[in-house]
Amino acid sequence: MSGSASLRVGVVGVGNCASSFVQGLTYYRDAAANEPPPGLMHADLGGYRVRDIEIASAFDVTAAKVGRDLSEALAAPPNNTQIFAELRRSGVTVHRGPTLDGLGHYLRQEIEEAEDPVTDVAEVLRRSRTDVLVSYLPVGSQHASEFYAEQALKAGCAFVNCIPVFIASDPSWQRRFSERGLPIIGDDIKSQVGATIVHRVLANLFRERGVRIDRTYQLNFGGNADFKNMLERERLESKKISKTQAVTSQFDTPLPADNVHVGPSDFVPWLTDRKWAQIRIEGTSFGGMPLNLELKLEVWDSPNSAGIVIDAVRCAKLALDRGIGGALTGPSSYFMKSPPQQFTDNEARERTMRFIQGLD
Ligand SMILES: O=P(O)(O)OC[C@H]1O[C@@H](O)[C@H](O)[C@@H](O)[C@@H]1O
Repeated sequence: MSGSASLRVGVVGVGNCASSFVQGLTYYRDAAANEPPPGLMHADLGGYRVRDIEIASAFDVTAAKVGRDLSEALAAPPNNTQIFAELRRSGVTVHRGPTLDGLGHYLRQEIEEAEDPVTDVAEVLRRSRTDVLVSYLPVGSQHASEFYAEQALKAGCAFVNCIPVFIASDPSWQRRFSERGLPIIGDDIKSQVGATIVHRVLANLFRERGVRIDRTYQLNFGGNADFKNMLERERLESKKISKTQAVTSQFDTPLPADNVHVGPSDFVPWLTDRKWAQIRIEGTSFGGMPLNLELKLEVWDSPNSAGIVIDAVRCAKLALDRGIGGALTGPSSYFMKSPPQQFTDNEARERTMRFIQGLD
């Protein structure tokens, strides 16, 4: 089926990830439908081209961002990702959302909170005709995530949850979205070619080729506000669970907990928005011989996330168009680390392609 004219997106959190996503809308505006340019999985997804996506609303809590045009807010510190496309004046003013538990100790040091009165989020979503609300809240924002999920339900928006708080993977939230006939994709973005998908694909390779995995780690470090925020270990609980399960779900025999270490590891300011991951897998191959794999992945964190969100919002809108509510199993499993149901990434991709074609 072909999509209707436009897809109006709301963003919660005007940080690096929102910046990369918004820049992508300009960068890929003229992407030809038959030949996806580098960096895109789909120029045309179910009838939606990148040029059909527009920003309808934006929410943040920072003095330097609230009340400003989105283009200016995206350039404000502590944002430090690459600028690969012009941030044109958008006509969308950033609204003051409630802070709740959105700001941890380190982010409070980094930013000044806006003194503006908190907006009625559901009302802004309605008035701006936002179709899909994307949550880019900082890791550890449990209450704030629940608040924005509620606002999406109230205003009749689809919800894409990019952070490791369990909403799409939680049966009671699934039921509420399903009862409202609203789609949800989540939880916790699995970036384009990021540490998680590389680790998962390698775990499957070992399994399929008969090499037993004995021990593994995935160490991640970077220099953006996400990594600074994660220095506060208490904010990390759900993140660690999400990242670890994304990998261990691919093992057929569970490993002793001490033999698996997956998590955010340190903050290195000069890396800015780059994220480096060091992955090691130790296994036993034919004849009981040891087989060890060690790799390093270097990415720009936020563009790597945007490469997935640009498809996730289109899948969410397709579900809205088709009257499908509740958690979208296929797209969630391909796009997110903690979906309602885990598959291998091959199967997750096939399910997503079937969903896009309207077969699932
Ligand atoms: O690279 P991975 O393991 O898929 O994780 C990527 C994403 O993980 C999220 O939790 C971060 O907040 C994102 O900034 C990041 O892009």
